[in-house]
Amino acid sequence: MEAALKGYFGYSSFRPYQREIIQKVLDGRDCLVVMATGSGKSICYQIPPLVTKKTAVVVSPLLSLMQDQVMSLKQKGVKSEYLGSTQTNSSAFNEAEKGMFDVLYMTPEKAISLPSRFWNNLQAAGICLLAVDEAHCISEWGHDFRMEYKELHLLRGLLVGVPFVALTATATERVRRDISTSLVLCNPHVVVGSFDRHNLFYGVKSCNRSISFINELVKDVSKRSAVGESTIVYCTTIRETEQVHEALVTAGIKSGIYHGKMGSRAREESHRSFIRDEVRVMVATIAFGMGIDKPDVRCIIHYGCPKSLESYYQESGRCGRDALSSVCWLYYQRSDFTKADFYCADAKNGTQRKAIMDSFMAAQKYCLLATCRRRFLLQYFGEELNSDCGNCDNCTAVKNVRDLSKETFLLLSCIKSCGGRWGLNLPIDVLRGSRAKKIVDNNYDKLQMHGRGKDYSPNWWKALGGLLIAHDYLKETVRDTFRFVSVSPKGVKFLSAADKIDGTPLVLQLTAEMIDLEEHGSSQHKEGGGSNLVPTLESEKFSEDESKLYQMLLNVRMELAQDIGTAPYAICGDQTIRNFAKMRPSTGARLSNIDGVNQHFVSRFSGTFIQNITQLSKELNLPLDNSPLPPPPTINPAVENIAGVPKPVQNNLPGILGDAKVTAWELWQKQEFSFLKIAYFRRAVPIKEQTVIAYILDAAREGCELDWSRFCREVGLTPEIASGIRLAIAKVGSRDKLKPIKEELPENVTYDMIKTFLTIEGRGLSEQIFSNAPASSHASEASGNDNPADGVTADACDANPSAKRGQTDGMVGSAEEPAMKLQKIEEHGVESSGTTSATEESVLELVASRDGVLLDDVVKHFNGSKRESVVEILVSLESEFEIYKKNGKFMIM
Ligand SMILES: Nc1ncnc2c1ncn2[C@@H]1O[C@H](COP(=O)(O)OP(=O)(O)OP(=O)(O)O)[C@@H](O)[C@H]1O
Repeated sequence: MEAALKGYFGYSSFRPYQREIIQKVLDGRDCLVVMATGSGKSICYQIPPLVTKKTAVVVSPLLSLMQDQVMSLKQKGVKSEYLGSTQTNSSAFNEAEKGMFDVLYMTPEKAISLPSRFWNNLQAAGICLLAVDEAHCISEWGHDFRMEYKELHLLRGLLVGVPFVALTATATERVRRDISTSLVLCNPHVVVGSFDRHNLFYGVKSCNRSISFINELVKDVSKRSAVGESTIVYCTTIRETEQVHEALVTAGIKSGIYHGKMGSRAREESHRSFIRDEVRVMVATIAFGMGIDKPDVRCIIHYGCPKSLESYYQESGRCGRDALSSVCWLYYQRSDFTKADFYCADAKNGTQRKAIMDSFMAAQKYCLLATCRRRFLLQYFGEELNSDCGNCDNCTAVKNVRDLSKETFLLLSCIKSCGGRWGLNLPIDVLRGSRAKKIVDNNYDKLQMHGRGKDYSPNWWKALGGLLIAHDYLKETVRDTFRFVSVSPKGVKFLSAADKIDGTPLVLQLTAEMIDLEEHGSSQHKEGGGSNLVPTLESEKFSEDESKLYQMLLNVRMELAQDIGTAPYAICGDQTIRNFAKMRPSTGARLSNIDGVNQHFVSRFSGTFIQNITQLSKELNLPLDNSPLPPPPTINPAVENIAGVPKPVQNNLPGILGDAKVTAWELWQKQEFSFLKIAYFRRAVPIKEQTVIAYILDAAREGCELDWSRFCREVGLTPEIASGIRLAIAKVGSRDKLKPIKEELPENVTYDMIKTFLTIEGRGLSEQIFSNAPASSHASEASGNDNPADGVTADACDANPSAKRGQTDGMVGSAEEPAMKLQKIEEHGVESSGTTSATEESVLELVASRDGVLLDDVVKHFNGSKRESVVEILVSLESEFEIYKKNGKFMIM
């Protein structure tokens, strides 16, 4: 499991619950997973197929969501596809039923309409699970009910023995029960994680949605987009969406727009440009909702009170899914609270109407709070925080507390005197001295407190009303869509105490709105995002230059993404780029150690990043290989050498050969890299292995020393093939053109072999290298060393080009083996009279046999090898993703 997590996703440890859920799925158990947005639910169904090599089928409600996930998975080397109406790949269906994908997405409509033949075929090929993502869509009590979800249980009959995994980010007890019943989950393993998104800052601003306010919003948003941060502005109506969008565009901010009245193509285009960072701002109605899988949205602004606290939690949760610090602002005005009728219009019955009203009122309460917003949100979902969060506007605001006993007394007694039969408006009008017909008719103008509240505006009183509801001095009840405010038992107690002892203080924190209204100016809403818990560039102590490097590397990622037509986040997350900027790795091995770097990334992008990190760090005068994160096992010169661009042995060589050829030769000869590894070294787009071979042969022709025996072995050039090439050249009568020579030879003789042969001949080494006499063979031409142990026999130079360095294949000490081969094996080999030497294979074998092994133990085990050699082998195995390091121990991939 850990191997798949690091290899495909680049992470070295699981988040809470992930491991446990994956294990249950592997054990064949149904699961119900209720975890917060961005907590990492997807991994729970994406890892099992990689472990079992069977397909995971994922039912997901939206095509756009599936397309994003497939795009991201492909960038990680996970074979994935989706089946749906917009699928243009005609072979997707056939490949899917043959089990050719690790993860196969489909809409619920597709899932229930596929023929049973499809499911039978796929099951024969292998299905490891069926996941139902956004499972709350099953429940009429959920906020995104989808009829087709209700029919998914039909698949149970077709997929006997396949574990079902239902996942959702929001589910009350009732919705959970619905999911379980509807999907006929069998004794499910239920996980309910915390709903706390500690990296999100929550804040609320009250506003008058005038032009000047739009200007303020534009200012806020432009600051974010200028530093490359993505923002979503959610509006409650299409008209407002258009207004805000227009204001942003007029201000020169590239922004997208998304709402239900746009055509599907325009919406898709808008969505696409947002996830690819072509626009940094999306102004949208909530139609732009569940389908957003972009992990690096940094700010969500709700322009208007949302229809429910559940939907607010979901929508605001669309930011900071990569766990980096992000902010959620909610702007409301009082007229938003009159929209209850509008939201209730779709209610089919009284119960539904009540459910809608309850959630809408919870959202209002959230707007009006003067206490910790996170605490309130979590309480709503049944979770208690031990203390205030310190990361919302109310927690970070300069405390504005005051004794409000007099005002409270007035409002409570007025409400009581009016009989608790009204909302807040009428008692407030009484306090402000209104003689409206309703007031006079009811004799409220005769009340003692009539006209005694003129010092404050109606909105101030309403804000106080909201505050007193939040503190339980007032109680708000809803009948149909009408709201009534009455004095609660706690309020009654307060009134009677205030009657007896004049001046009982009631110290409360004023809401931002109350302060605004008193000051008649805009409040200084302090945005946190600076919670101690969540890393920000500042808290991670990024210097100015490191921040610059971070921005530059974001641009590198952006360019790469544009080149290959994907979203930047699909290449790697912002946190990974932060780690690059902070640690500035100079080698593939160091880079592959960084969290978020997966195998696919290393093979495709590490070259580009190392090159840019090296160059940009130099420009910014930042040292490479800073190591606040775990450094590679040991720093030794042998390993360090791999890092820098190797220096050629002869100073004039680069001029003659060019840097690429010198580098290829150095890596092959000095660092013993394979052709393949050189092909990928520091390159976003690898060169061909043939090119690498040609480069090295060019270097040899210019006089660079070469281990010819190893070269022949890796190219596959045996003495027999060499004799064949010699004959072919004689037959053709020329060595100038390769094609006629090739045509004279069997198909398995490659151009690389012919070129190698010609170079060897050209250097006059043919006799030495292709002689069949093992004892006299040697290949290290430049060393001039006659010791056969330094060379290799013609036999050893077998035709297997993939033969690995130091491969022992169990022939140690075989009597028939030539003495020098035995000696070679002992040098790299496994055992000799009580000592054990390290080779790639023997180290791999050791790591595989243990459940994690420490460097010191590996070194101790291989007592026949120097510590540096062991470290070098480990680093090499790590960078090739054969092993990885966790908690200081090496583990097998
Ligand atoms: N073990 C892990 N270590 C580090 N990052 C992780 C880990 N697991 C997941 N992530 C990252 O967390 C982010 C959110 O994960 P994911 O998309 O799975 O969340 P989710 O719970 O499915 O959210 P949603 O409810 O929005 O679909 C992704 O960027 C993912 O790569």
